[in-house]
Amino acid sequence: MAHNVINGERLSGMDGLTADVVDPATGEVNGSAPISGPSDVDKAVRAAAAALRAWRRSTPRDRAHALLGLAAAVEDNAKRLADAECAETGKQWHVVLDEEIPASVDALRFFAGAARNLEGRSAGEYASGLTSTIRREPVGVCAQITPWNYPLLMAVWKIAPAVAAGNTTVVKPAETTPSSTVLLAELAGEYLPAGVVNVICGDRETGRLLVEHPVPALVSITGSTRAGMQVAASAAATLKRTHLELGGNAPVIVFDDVDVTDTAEKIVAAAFYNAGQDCTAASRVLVHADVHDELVEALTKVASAQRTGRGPREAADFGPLNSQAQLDRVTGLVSRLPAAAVVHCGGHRVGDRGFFFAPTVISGVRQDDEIVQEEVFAPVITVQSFGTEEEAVELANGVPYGLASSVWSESHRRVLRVSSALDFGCVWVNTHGALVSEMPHGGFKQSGYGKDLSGYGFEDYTRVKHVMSAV
Ligand SMILES: NC(=O)c1ccc[n+]([C@@H]2O[C@H](COP(=O)([O-])OP(=O)(O)OC[C@H]3O[C@@H](n4cnc5c(N)ncnc54)[C@H](O)[C@@H]3O)[C@@H](O)[C@H]2O)c1
Ligand SMILES: C[N+](C)(C)CC=O
Repeated sequence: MAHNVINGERLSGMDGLTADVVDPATGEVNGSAPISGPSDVDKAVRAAAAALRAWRRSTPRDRAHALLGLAAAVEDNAKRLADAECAETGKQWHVVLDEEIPASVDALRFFAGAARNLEGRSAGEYASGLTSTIRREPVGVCAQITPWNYPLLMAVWKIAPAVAAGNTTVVKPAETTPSSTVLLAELAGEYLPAGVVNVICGDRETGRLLVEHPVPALVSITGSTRAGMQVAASAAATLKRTHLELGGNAPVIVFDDVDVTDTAEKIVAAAFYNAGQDCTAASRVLVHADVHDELVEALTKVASAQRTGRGPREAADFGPLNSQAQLDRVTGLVSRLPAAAVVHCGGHRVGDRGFFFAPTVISGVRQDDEIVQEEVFAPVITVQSFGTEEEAVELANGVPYGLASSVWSESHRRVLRVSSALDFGCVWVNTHGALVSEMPHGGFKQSGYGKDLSGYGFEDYTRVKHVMSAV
């Protein structure tokens, strides 16, 4: 049973409401979590506000040491965290242990270093007799809302920069995946003062209450564009700062000078990682007409060989979708494909236990089809063809999203032109999906604004104050 963590205490929800938590690999209930109400939200926010008074005055060194301590604790407790994560996401244990936990540890260590490396413009006399200095200050209490696709990693991406900059936080994990975030907050409590990191479990309504609370100064969310729009609208009522990492629908532009087999293997790996439940998934392939059929054949061959299941690395390539709702959503999108679409493999659920979906490749779709315009968030690749570079860019940019993209070509001039024309926060060239703590992650258009990771992400959790003194 997951619980809230408020001011260092493990608490049940005050209203006594709970929701079942389901293992997506079996579809069976394996726990429950509080549905926090207004009193829980208020208590958590007030704990964060009380802790802020001292934490905002802590030195960068103290904050860095606390985050380094937490990073080591995450490493030491990797198996417990992986158990919690896998039970609620259905992920394969080795993926969490070998990839997501090291990435979480690295982000904690990166922001520990960033805490001690804030830079600013030089102080000086910009008016005669008056000295100007710039202070970078914490923003205040942060309300942070996380999704279910990478529950632990996204909690770290939110908590680490906020705390490193001297803010305190109330985190609301997704209703289907609360436990690893609760455990992370408990570990944080060993290194950070009580109230610096609080977690309230709950659903969208809990999230809404948190965003509407008058005290938080900043709201950050990773989730759907729908949720981001609601959060931004609600935050506007009290002019809270917003930081929105929302959906993506990444174009993968493949020119006719690539090694088709090698490219197909890399695209499938980037499309089906985490069962395609990734805002950067390589889901929307745009290929030059001359190599369209060859690439579709290669993608189908590689995709068909992918196995879905909970098993070890040798037995399964990716796990289940996160929930019955997600399975229904994806099944619905595929069932509404236009008559011209060709499903080369997959297109259906796997088995009748859990929420597994087969690796799927679809061609014959058009730009205005629902499956092209929507973020699918499943192991589904669509393929369209183009004739010219300009057409490729137009198709790539012709969706509401603007998070991530990739270009595949041997021509340096061409990738420079195309990467400049793409309306996406990230362009990968001859690769797709790698993220590093030092580089920003965040989108344009309806993928939101604000950056996670990097010095840019860190600055998003600070405010700039000008102090001018007579000399
Ligand atoms: N960008 C991402 O990493 C990401 C993550 C999850 C889902 N998605 C997209 O969203 C689609 C639907 O998934 P979903 O409905 O579970 O995601 P969601 O956006 O509804 O949920 C994400 C988080 O936001 C919270 N939330 C939702 N509405 C809110 C509101 N109005 N105010 C405050 N908090 C709110 C949820 O409780 C959860 O913690 C997916 O199919 C996918 O396309 C994207
Ligand atoms: C940011 N990322 C890619 C880890 C999660 C988005 O789905």
